[in-house]
Amino acid sequence: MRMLLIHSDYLEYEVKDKALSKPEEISEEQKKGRLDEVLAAFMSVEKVDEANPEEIVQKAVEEIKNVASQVNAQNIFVYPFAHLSSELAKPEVALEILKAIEEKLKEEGFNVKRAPFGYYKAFKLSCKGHPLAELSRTIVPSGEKKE
Ligand SMILES: C[C@@H](O)[C@H](N)C(=O)N[C@H]1[C@@H](O)[C@H](n2cnc3c(N)ncnc32)O[C@@H]1CO
Repeated sequence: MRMLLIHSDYLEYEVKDKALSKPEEISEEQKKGRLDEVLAAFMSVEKVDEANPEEIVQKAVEEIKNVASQVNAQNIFVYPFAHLSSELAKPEVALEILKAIEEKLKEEGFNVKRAPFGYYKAFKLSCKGHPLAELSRTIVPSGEKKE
């Protein structure tokens, strides 16, 4: 998994069009979303992650928790983003992993939103610009090598 973490004043998105033939079913309310004072986590789930999805979920949650505590962020935006890798996991696996990350972060007490999966989306982001505001992480199952 490739993750881009941006500590932001806000992130807002608007669904524009289907980017997959079968995108995630969403309600009218989910077509737009916004969080203020947010740690935005843009994530590309990778083929290598299919070897151990549970471990990837655990490692991703740990990484996000660590950064959230360093930047003192309570709001997290889980954002599916297929542009951080050229070795993408199958959509059905990616969606399950991202849903699990969302659930575990909620269990940890964070206020979490997840942007809809399988769509083209317009978004606005206001990066805070402090030294820890822009971070990237690469996560792979144990025993797999990081490319
Ligand atoms: C397109 C751009 O505006 C938007 N931001 C977008 O990326 N849309 C992606 C993700 O929501 C999702 N998606 C599919 N496979 C994956 C994957 N392996 N990991 C993450 N997301 C995925 O499916 C869409 C098309 O790839």
